[in-house]
Amino acid sequence: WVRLDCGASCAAEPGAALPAVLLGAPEPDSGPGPTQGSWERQLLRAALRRADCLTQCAARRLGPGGAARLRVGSTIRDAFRRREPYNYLQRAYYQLKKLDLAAAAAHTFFVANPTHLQMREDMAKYRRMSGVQPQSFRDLETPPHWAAYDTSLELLERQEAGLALPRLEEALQGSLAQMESCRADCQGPEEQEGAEEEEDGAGSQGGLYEAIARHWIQVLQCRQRCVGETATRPGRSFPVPDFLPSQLRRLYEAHAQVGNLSQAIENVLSVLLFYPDDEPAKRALNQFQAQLGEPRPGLGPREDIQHFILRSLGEKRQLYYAMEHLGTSFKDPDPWTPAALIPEALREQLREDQEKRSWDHEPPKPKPLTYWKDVLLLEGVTLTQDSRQLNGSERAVLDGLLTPAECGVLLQLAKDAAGAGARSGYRGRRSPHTPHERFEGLTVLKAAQLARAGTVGSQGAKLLLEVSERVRTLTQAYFSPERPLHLSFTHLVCRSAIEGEQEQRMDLSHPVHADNCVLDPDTGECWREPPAYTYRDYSGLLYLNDDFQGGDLFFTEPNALTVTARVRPRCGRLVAFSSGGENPHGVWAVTRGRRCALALWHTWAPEHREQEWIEAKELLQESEEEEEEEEEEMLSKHTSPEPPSRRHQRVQDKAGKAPRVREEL
Ligand SMILES: O=C(O)CCC(=O)C(=O)O
Ligand SMILES: [Fe+2]
Repeated sequence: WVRLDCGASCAAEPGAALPAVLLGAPEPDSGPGPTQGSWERQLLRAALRRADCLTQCAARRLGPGGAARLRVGSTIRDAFRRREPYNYLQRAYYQLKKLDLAAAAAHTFFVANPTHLQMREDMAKYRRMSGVQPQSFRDLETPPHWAAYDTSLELLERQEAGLALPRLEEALQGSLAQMESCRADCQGPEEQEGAEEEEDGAGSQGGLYEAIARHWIQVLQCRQRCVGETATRPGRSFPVPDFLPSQLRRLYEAHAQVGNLSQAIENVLSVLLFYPDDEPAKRALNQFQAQLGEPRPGLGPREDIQHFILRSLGEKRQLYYAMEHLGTSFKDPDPWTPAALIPEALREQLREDQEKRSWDHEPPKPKPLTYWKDVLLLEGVTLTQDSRQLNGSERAVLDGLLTPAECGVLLQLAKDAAGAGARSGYRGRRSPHTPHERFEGLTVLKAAQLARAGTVGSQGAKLLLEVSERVRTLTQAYFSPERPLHLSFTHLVCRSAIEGEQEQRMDLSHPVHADNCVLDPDTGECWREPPAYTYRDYSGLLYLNDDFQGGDLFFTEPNALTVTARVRPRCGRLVAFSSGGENPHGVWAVTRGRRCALALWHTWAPEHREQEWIEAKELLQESEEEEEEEEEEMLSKHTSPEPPSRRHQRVQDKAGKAPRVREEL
């Protein structure tokens, strides 16, 4: 508040006013402008006076050190912009059992973060709770003038123009006041945490002027951005840039309906200040003037709107000027800025940028897929979605990697292994990711050992090895045809919903993460360092079934919030992607049944090749040879095969030590 107050009072000081030439500056070539030196000096004087005023005001109100002590960094500003405090507020209210407020806080957060996964689930949960009414879901950030606008629209719908008018006026005044506070609040660039000190350009006079001009431009950029945000209503499809004109249109219509013709004319003329060629407004103006009879010379556009437009255009003129001469950037939030205001040189550049931007959106050219196509034909596999369809880079969904019978064999393997685990006092444990699911993981070596012990069928264990090699071949052919990929870890994973614990569930089966780096959703950075498995280069998930509820895989933006693609598991479907920060992903809660998948990670580093895969292969080969030998013996001697107990003994000897359990997830 101090900041706003000081901003407002210092802006009102006569000495702090902008050089008039900059505010209502005439068109560039409509006469001999003042010399450059004079307005530069004026700008310098105004900027210094204003800075001094602000420092003194803050020191008066906040004590020595003033505003510097209460500086808010851009991280905090951004968090507030994203309405993050409401997420915490929601949890606090929930714990205090204030459900109505909890739902309101949740809703307030959600309208600004409509793709936030956690909140989506929380909202569903609130909706099911008794004690939460539909009215509970209100936006606590809605300023009163927006509420006034909403009420006025309802009144207009009911043909109550007379009652709507004061509300409309309140809404318009509120909007203008909010924009005014943007001016007071923006006193310079937003503080960047850890930002470099500005370059020392103050050595020469030109450098000083330029530094001040740049600072001033940052103030203006901040204002325009703030005004744009002011007009934005999260969660509403309100025509944002037309925010003021829309309200003025309602105003002239309502005034006309109740017969206030002169006010109708003032408002329609105000619309025409934004859009001089607006046909409906021009027609309305003609009609009102005809109804009024004799012309009223004093009638013009509203003063508050004139003032707003004049100032806004003045600021934009400076922003465009700086864009042309200082190379600063400016993204105009308004569609009504007259083209004549944009410098000739920039118009061309902006048009080019526009074109370039649409070019950027064109899908990237697909890589040559000749080798890949051979593999496709070879395996009978189809490419269901490529990176572009999955809204990312290096992502693919392939189908047809397994037949239904093969899925059946692998599912049986998972089941037998889990059953064996339970019998040997090795209970299916709770998932490391959620208390609402059980999680069973089987490595290739463990599968081979269990097969040798006769606990699971050897067919399943062999298929596991064969299929992992199939996935490796495909992944290499698709993503890395020039450079060999090795399997670094293979894991058959089932996640099962724990019955009776699904109702209040708010979490995910697997939180959003990247596979080879530690993701920081706040900055979108991904740190490729331990404890991440940094040597993983490509990830694969080969799904075995779809008879469960929930459990879709999804990709997000690096913020871990915005879902960019979603994949439903099914038998024989492989999702493959590069393991880095470009592919954050997670798994929706499994709320019923059991979801099994073969998770595989590939590496370019031969030293991280999966040793256990080779051991498992050897183990299975040995059992195969033994079986053959036994068969031969049996056939030649016509004796009965040795009792199973001896075979088990041998397995134990061969394996040497207790099976290792790998904890990679
Ligand atoms: O099972 C899935 O679909 C994904 C699992 C996963 O992302 C992982 O284990 O790293
Ligand atoms: Fe993963």
